[in-house]
Amino acid sequence: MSDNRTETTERTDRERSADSSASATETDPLLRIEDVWKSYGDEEVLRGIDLEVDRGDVEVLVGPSGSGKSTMLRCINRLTEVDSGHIYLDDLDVTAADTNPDAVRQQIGMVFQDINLFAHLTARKNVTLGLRKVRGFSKEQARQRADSELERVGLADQADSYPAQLSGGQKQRVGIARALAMDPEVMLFDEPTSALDPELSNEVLEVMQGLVAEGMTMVVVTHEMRFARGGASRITFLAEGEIVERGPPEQLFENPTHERTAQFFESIRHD
Ligand SMILES: Nc1ncnc2c1ncn2[C@@H]1O[C@H](COP(=O)(O)OP(=O)(O)OP(=O)(O)O)[C@@H](O)[C@H]1O
Repeated sequence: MSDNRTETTERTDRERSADSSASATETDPLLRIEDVWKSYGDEEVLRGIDLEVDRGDVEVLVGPSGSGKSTMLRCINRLTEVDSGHIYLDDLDVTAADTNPDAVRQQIGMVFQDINLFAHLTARKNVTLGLRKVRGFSKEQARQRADSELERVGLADQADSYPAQLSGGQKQRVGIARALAMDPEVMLFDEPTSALDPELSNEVLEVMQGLVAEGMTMVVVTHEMRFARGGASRITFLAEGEIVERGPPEQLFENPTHERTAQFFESIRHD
């Protein structure tokens, strides 16, 4: 009797979950970060982070140096393991032990501050490499995808150039094309312009603005407040591994609720 009841309950739960996932995919947050903790030795770098990012939204993470922004991004695409808590991309538990980190990184592209292209490969080959090795694309398919991604970042004419022949901004755009080529659900950017001169930063920021306009879901760590103000759906202000305040750009820039946020935005205004 009790066995039957359990079965019935299980079936109902499954059905309910099937129903909700059928209708929820478009409306549920694409990325859910639940009570994530991370320490290095005695230092608690992330202290109970909860964050949800909707499909098509752009989340900008700001905060003082050492507040845990990069660590947060690295946990999202499993370059760093969380100590506890969960991160979900749709239904995929990114943090689960049996989730393959490579599968995570196909769906969550990342662009770093350091532009790590292979020096001995052309821009095109830097983009096709992952498509061939990880996605199993044929040579021709990979070439076509690479060329269309290079065009997307404004580098159609540089496909045959080697990294040494490209400016820092162009190299960073190849890095973006390489991440986009995997057709990710989410793009993570970790200070993509901080190694670049202002002029070269601008061309990278323009590409990022283009992705915002396309509706790409993005989590961005940046000191570029113009991008944060113009591109962010929400800004999260982190300090000492905790979210102090989160809201639309106008709230954090004009009317922060917390003194700590006000001080931070005041300090960067004078940078
Ligand atoms: N692999 C690691 N091993 C040990 N400590 C680390 C490691 N990675 C980060 N940390 C420490 O964790 C803290 C948070 O670093 P994190 O890079 O996440 O901060 P951040 O907010 O991105 O800083 P910044 O703006 O300077 O890049 C720092 O004190 C840093 O030294």
